[in-house]
Amino acid sequence: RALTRLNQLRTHLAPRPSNPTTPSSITHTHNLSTMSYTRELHTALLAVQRATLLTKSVYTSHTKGTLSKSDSSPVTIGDFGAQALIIASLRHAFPNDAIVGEEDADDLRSDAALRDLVWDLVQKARLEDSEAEAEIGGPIKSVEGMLDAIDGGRSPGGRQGRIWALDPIDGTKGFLRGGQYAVCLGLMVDGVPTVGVIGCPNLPVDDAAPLDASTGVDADDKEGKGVLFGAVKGHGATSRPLSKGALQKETKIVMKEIQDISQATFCESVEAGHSSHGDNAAIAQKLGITKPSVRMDSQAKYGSIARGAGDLYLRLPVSKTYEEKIWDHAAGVVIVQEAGGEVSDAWGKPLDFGIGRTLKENKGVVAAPKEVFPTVIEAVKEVLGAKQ
Ligand SMILES: Nc1ncnc2c1ncn2[C@@H]1O[C@H](COP(=O)(O)O)[C@@H](O)[C@H]1OP(=O)(O)O
Ligand SMILES: [Mg+2]
Ligand SMILES: [Mg+2]
Ligand SMILES: [Mg+2]
Repeated sequence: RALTRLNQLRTHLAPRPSNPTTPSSITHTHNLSTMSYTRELHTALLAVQRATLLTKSVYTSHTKGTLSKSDSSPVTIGDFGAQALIIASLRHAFPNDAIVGEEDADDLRSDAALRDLVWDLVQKARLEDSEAEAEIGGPIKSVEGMLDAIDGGRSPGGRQGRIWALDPIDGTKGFLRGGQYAVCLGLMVDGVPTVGVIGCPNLPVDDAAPLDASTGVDADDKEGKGVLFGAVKGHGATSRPLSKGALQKETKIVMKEIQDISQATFCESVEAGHSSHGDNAAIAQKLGITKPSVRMDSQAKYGSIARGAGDLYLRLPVSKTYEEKIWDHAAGVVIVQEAGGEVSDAWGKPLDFGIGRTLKENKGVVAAPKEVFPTVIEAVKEVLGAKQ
């Protein structure tokens, strides 16, 4: 076992690809062994931080401008505004990168009143630190520029090159309910999630704070809430307080060591339509877990287990046809992996981010600390197998 652990650590620490003469490093221009993605991380952190200012302003305003999308899920002026700001930031810093964003500007182009609401938000959301604001390109200059930025997220995705996956508000239902939500941005390089940033305005700053499903809105910024997670593949994961200006000082985060799996805490969606509460409970029971699950919206679940506030994230599929979206997982996967975790689909299959806008070759998602991951997947397979 000790040897296996050592090998796991070696694989984890080794620069990838480990052999510089492998064909992959010759054909691929982006090589992890020669790039540390410092600028990508910095830009993503600032871009997400600025976008959270916008989402918080929607929170406290009376109008959410909520629309129902074709799949009947909600979208608000906050989703559109955050997508505009983040894509503008990325285009400023990395004009050649592709972007897969959840939203598009169709609804805003056909609804002037809604467009004006979003434009108002976008103009007001500025980082208080002028240097930081300039690093992400400063304000968007025109309404047309804003619409164009939102439509900059139409990349079909794929396995080659640099592609950002953006969820401007993840957990929109949670956002509207006053629960958890997250602004999520991940960079995939040749289909591999490599940089991940998640802003969670309603999570406590304190990494050691107990997981509390009741959450609540920190509208006046007085409750010590708002955390910004970040990670680069091969370089660890961090958290820091969300701020209104320059980046705050970060702390390293790691998953909690589990001595006894029956004592683990697992996180799952609030929405029963997004993940099967019944299957998740059956898996927990197989693992001997008696603590109730912590139900939480959005990729705040990934951030929470990465900093050891929870242990497992179970997302068992509800529908046979639903395809998980890459923007719902790319950032969270890097953060959990870099904090010492492993993520796969419910059958233990690696998530394939290189086949388009969805994870169509995967079903469900399971995340756990490396040491207990095989045990968890065994339990998941037993529960799924019994249903076949
Ligand atoms: N049937 C479904 N199964 C799994 N996830 C879903 C389903 N429908 C929507 N989602 C997505 O789940 C994510 C939220 O997960 P959670 O409930 O864990 O916070 C949202 O991005 C939401 O997409 P959407 O953005 O379209 O609402
Ligand atoms: Mg989402
Ligand atoms: Mg979203
Ligand atoms: Mg949505």
